[in-house]
Amino acid sequence: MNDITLKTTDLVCGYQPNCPLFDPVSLELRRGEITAILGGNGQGKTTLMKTLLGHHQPLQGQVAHAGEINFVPQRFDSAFSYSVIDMVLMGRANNIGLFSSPSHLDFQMAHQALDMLSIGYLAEHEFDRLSGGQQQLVLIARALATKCDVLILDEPTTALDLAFQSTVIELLYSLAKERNISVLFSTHEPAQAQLIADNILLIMKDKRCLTGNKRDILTEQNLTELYGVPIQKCQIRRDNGCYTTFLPYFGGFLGE
Ligand SMILES: Nc1ncnc2c1ncn2[C@@H]1O[C@H](COP(=O)(O)OP(=O)(O)OP(=O)(O)O)[C@@H](O)[C@H]1O
Repeated sequence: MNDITLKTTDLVCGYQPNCPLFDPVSLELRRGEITAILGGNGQGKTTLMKTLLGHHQPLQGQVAHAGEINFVPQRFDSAFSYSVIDMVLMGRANNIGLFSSPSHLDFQMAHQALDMLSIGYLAEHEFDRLSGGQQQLVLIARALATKCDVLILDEPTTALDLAFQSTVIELLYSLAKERNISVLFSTHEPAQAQLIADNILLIMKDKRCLTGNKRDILTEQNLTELYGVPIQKCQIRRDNGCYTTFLPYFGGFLGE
């Protein structure tokens, strides 16, 4: 069975023909799998996502996809003011139809999505007046309320407190494993990638793209090189098991 939902072949992205942001990258997203993109600020993660979505032309190479792609941006700026429930219903626009009003089922799915993120109480609030973290959760709820084959999220947890980071990471995992969709997300937190990703793309400072499974790519050596900060792999013991995570060391300036 061909379970590939999105594939890039020698894809190069950028804004000027002779200034590629990174070396050619070939990726395959499969149903039920999670891919995490890590790279320093300005290395081209968002540009890559925009190129996958067809919002930006590649400098070189191809993107092919089978099925619907849904995107959760870092931020959403609108000229108009919408209620939170309308924002989530907008995600269901394809299901609703051009001249129809949202059905009872549309409202039900939109409210369910808000409840999954524990923000049902914000339904009638104005989106513009929410905090950055609340807005980020609404954008994720909008994606949850919409059917898709590939879900792409640009740093979905940047504005979130630790409890909501945990909720969102768990949700991404269940979306991939239970709804069998491909999830691609960018993050500056190697621990998140370690916890839920199957595959990794690292965009290195010298523009090399390292791709492959988590075990091979998410290593102390690669991450330390990527961030220029010592990163240590650690085991955390919990009652029901032992978890692997990565911790950065910021204390170099204090001396040993
Ligand atoms: N519309 C644009 N026109 C020209 N250059 C752009 C444009 N948008 C982004 N860039 C540049 O492209 C580079 C990559 O930006 P991008 O937003 O893709 O990086 P990123 O890896 O997502 O960064 P961050 O982690 O900081 O969000 C940056 O140097 C940025 O200044």
